[in-house]
Amino acid sequence: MAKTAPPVKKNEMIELTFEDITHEGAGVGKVNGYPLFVPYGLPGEKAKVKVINVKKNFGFGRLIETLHESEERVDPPCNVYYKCGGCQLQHMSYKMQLEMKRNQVKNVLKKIGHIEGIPVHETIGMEDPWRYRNKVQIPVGSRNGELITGFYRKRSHEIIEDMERCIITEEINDRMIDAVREIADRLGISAYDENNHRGILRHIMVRTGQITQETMIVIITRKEKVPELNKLVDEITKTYPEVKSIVQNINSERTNVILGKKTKLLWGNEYIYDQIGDIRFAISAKSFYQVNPLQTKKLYEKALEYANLTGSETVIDAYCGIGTISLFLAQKAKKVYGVEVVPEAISDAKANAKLNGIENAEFFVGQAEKIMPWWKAQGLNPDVIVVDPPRKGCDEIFLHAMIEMQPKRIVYVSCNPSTLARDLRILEDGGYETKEVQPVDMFPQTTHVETVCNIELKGN
Ligand SMILES: C[S@@+](CC[C@H](N)C(=O)[O-])C[C@H]1O[C@@H](n2cnc3c(N)ncnc32)[C@H](O)[C@@H]1O
Repeated sequence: MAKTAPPVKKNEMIELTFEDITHEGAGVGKVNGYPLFVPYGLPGEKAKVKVINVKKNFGFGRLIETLHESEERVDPPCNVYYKCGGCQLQHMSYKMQLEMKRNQVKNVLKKIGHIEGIPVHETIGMEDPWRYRNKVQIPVGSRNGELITGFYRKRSHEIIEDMERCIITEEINDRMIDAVREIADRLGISAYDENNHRGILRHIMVRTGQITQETMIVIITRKEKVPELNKLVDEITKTYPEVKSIVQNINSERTNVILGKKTKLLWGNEYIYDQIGDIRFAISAKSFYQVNPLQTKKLYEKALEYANLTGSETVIDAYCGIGTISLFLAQKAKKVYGVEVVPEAISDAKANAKLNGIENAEFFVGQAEKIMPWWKAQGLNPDVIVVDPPRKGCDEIFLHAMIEMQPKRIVYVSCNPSTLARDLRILEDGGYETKEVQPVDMFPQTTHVETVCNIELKGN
């Protein structure tokens, strides 16, 4: 059979109409059935496109000029949007972002999970989808002898020189990054240079409790001894009363990983506090904590609604992290068992249970796929299991252990619709039925989508 060559050539200029959009937010247009993926193209738009990469069955293009604009196109409010890789959807109305996320969930459930005809609700969005991130970690560099801070340019390690602020992060975090940089610059503290592994200041991290407005500053340095560090701390604390904690983290490795192993308290408290619903959390420099607490509350309330607890249930919270969902569930259940692979997270979970006077939650360190069969052998019979795995989804052994335990209900919280759909197929084949699916927008302006699913044992 004769092979047909792609209908476009590299560097060719074409006119293209976008019919669809990918999960990464690129426009999809076809030339004689051959799909081209073009970042920043929106469905319904016609554009002048330069073909930049031609593969056998699909290609990539660059948007040169929009000839007919979609009504959903908006001016990105961030001045470095097209340089920075952090956000991907600022050129799209928020309404369209929410629709796109819902469609993505629907499509993968159908394509990968062969699940359709069930309610996939409208994505729960934010009233104000800006300034939601409670944490920012910014690289430090130098230009013309001065310290600079900013995110890296897309696919590079070059700091974007004209980045003044990040409008998806809390305003106070922006102000603190500027303050630390200016003071450090005045005191002559040098920036880390990753090419020759010299210099001192690698990153500045700022975390703020959204409810408490307590701020923690983490100064990440190549070595422990830093000249003028005391003066830096002095100036910050005298000028900014919202700062409750200043921590130094030492990272002497040649690595892209931001935080090193050693952390030292320089001033104030080791923890800042924040609150989701009625639960308080103590957050240290290295603790995992959801970056958008407002939306996290909505997500957990939905998970709690799907768990449908009356107070008499035994619940397992698998992949529990610092116990955020477990502590929410514990308020309405008889007993909650949490399992998580990172020992420090489990220490935080136990401390947070204590902080909130919660006595009916117990936490275990280990791989969920190993602890579940052990729990089963011990005679643990949960009424409800809640899972919130990482992007790769649940381990198959874990899914089968869950099926064997026969809980009445499973609540699946997922940050990756593709692995969610794969896992739902296994649960459905094992006698469960997906009843409804709720996408929640935890990360506006980006392509990430979070989903919570209500799953019931068939015939229950
Ligand atoms: C998406 S996070 C959920 C955290 C938590 N539920 C929350 O909302 O903050 C997934 C968690 O799964 C943990 N994890 C990854 N693999 C695991 C495994 N095999 N067994 C148990 N926990 C695991 C990670 O360390 C991480 O804390």
